[in-house]
Amino acid sequence: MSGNSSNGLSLHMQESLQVFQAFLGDAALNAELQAIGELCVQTYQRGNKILIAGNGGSAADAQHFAGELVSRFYFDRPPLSAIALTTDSSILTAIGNDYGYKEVFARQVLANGCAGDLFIAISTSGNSENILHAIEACRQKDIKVVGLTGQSGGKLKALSDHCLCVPSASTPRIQECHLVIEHALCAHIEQRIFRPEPV
Ligand SMILES: O=C(CO)[C@@H](O)[C@H](O)[C@H](O)[C@H](O)COP(=O)(O)O
Ligand SMILES: [Zn+2]
Repeated sequence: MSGNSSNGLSLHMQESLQVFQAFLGDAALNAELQAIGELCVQTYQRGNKILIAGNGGSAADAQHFAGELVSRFYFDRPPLSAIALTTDSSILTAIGNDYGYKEVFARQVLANGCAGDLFIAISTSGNSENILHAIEACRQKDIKVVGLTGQSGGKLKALSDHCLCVPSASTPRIQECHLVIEHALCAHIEQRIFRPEPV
């Protein structure tokens, strides 16, 4: 087995590590992550829920994130309300077939979103049409929007209330950082709501 750490396979890990280091070195990004963590906590403290959507690998992220909120992350505790808008094939195919793919998330926001909920929009380009349409639906329903995207931010950056632009232009590298952000948010939410520091 080769000990060469610059082969093609480990290059992916080196690139990923560089993205994480660039993120950690950016004070504004870290402050924004903190603000988003608190926004999630406040959403649950008000009795609201979190809606999450993305395409491709980011659809998997949306489901992963919602699963850990509804079920558990580090410890047993009451469930937290979260819906991934990527999971119901009947809903997705009905809306896609009858209204077009760009409406698949927006219509679910209109159907299931309530004022005070939080929408987490995951798009590495920031330009996926169905995500941008979902944000328009959020505005109609008084739902705040958190964007998870890449370094350009695309159109998502300007349309979000809070946005984390991972400092990379590579879709898989951005997604890898998104997953760590999602885990960090799960851990923060769980801790702050169910095991707050004694005063
Ligand atoms: O997972 C990957 C690549 O790592 C792909 O499936 C990727 O998610 C898809 O190409 C998406 O359609 C990209 O959409 P977006 O992130 O630009 O909104
Ligand atoms: Zn996980």
